[in-house]
Amino acid sequence: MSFVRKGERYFRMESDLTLESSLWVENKRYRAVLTGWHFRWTELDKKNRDKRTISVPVSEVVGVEEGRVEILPQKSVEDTDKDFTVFYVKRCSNGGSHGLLWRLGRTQFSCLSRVLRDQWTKHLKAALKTHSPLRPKRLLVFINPFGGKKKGREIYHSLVSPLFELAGISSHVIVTERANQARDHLLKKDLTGFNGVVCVGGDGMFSEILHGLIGRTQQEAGLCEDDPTVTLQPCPLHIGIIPAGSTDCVCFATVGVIDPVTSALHIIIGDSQPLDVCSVHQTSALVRYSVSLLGYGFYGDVLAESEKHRWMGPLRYDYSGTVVYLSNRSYAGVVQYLPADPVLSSPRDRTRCLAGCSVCSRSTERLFPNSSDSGSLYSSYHSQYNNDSEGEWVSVEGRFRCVSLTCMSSSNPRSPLGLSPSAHLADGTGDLILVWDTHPLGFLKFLYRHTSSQDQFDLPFVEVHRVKAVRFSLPPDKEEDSFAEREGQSNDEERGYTDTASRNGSQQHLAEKGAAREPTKRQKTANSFLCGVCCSKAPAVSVWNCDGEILPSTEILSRVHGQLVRLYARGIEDGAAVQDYREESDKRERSCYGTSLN
Ligand SMILES: CCCCCCCCCCCCC/C=C/[C@@H](O)[C@H](CO)NC(=O)CCCCCCCCCCCCCCC
Ligand SMILES: Nc1ncnc2c1ncn2[C@@H]1O[C@H](COP(=O)(O)OP(=O)(O)OP(=O)(O)O)[C@@H](O)[C@H]1O
Ligand SMILES: [Ca+2]
Repeated sequence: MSFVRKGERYFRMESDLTLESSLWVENKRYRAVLTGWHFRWTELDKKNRDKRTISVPVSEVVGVEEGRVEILPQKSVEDTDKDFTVFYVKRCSNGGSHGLLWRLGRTQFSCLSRVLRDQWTKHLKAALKTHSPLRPKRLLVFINPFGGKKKGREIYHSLVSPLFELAGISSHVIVTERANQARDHLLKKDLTGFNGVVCVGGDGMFSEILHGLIGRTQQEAGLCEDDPTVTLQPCPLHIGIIPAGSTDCVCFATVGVIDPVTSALHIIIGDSQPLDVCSVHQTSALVRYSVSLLGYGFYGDVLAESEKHRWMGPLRYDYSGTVVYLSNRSYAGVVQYLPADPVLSSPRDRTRCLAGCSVCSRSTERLFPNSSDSGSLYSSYHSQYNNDSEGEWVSVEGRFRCVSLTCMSSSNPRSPLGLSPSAHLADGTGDLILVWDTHPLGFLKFLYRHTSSQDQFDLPFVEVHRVKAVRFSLPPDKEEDSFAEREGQSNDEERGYTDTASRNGSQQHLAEKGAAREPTKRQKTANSFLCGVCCSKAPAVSVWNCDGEILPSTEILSRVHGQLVRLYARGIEDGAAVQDYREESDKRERSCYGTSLN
């Protein structure tokens, strides 16, 4: 069907979602086209040979309003009957660092007639409904007023809430008054009508939401979370994170930047990123869930120390990290792990899990094979453990600086590539990092490499394994206090290797790992200096840091549950690949909406 009005031709094609006409932006004429998936407008100025097109995927349109509308600093509407305003996601450079900042782009269009204006707004709104099935309509929002720099409330009300309103999202906001309030609410209260849960806070707040939603889902499915062999039911509600904490590791590792406006826009457009989760058990009881760091030794000690200095805010980790580093501890332990299929990927393959990751997509098919829409949360969930042959457990024993398990890269501002740079968000595996006892400067080198792109695994006292499950126990013959003997250790002891007995036969690469680590004279001097600094007796047993919480148990079993939850995110965007398609619009419209509160 086509219409002609005042020399202006516009038409509707077969689909109700397709429309084309001239439109004006700031007195310049454009040819605008809405096709199935994109809204594009191209300048029609004959003098301008370089006809640039701005193209916005319909899925990234935030809202369409009649009239000339602004929303920041305050909403204002000039109700003209031939104009409409489109708000959409606009990418901004992030000063060269990885991940892209998203801002609210806005273009005000003028039409020749009110009829045409109404056609455009109707079609754009219909296209939005069709192409963004996961856009939330109603959200439950928890704000931790005390997280990070204590700006949670301010961040939500000034940066996030106006965007939700623009996108037509209604939210029920709860400012928490105590720890675990959000978790308890999710476990017990009526959640009917909500599409997702948003936390405004840090990793601790995210963890509350994670526990509440996983627990609630298993309760409703009649599954026992305590049983480590049970295949847990994926959570039906999405989780959104508005970063306002101290580390914000989960946000950084799934979005690529710590920025409330970027995260709010991912929530609004209904992005969906599945995430692996580790369950942690002691004997036959669930202790906690973890996504970013299950760490014994150094990271456990840093957390325990940092709890004494909460008043320092985010700085407490650097302070405690230094104190713990200087205390120069290592711990005896037996680590057993169930390797993942090495054909699928490896923690040292130097790939990165980015938006649209093919390793994660293939894992979706593997984890949910009977689902027509691989990844559907509801249809026949395949047992990840019971139907597979589990494989052989591998066992190692010795002294460790730290033992860490992470389901994802755990990149964060302090460590932009993270604890395991090639780990995947949703591949159903975790990376186990074993740092054997070594001299203090070696360990410092390991830590320092987290701050750059140098490979922290390319050190003789470090191993990394892609795993499906991990067990940790204390050695039967553990000495009560080994700290005093450190100065007199032999080279083997210094590396942490004892006469390891592999429980299931498969011995680790002691020969490779043990090679070429004779400490130099300089290192020996440094050791003496550092051991002089730390003069108190160190405990023989460390604690587990589970995503920033200290676990009450030392001997644990942890299993990875592939894609157990979904976040309103899409993984880290590869700046180079994404920037080009919006480059033209960036050149044209330099203004960005939204600022961060730092
Ligand atoms: C020499 C520079 C070394 C820099 C080393 C950077 C390594 C950073 C690795 C961070 C990994 C974070 C993983 C995420 C964990 C979250 O689920 C959890 C909850 O928010 N955060 C923490 O437990 C918080 C854990 C925070 C750990 C901070 C460790 C800081 C170490 C500083 C060591 C200084 C040595 C100085 C020697 C003179
Ligand atoms: N109203 C409250 N009062 C006290 N504690 C709270 C409240 N609301 C939430 N909490 C708890 O505060 C802890 C820390 O919160 P959050 O994660 O938001 O900030 P953070 O510790 O600064 O950041 P990060 O976890 O990223 O290091 C969480 O474990 C959460 O359970
Ligand atoms: Ca993973």
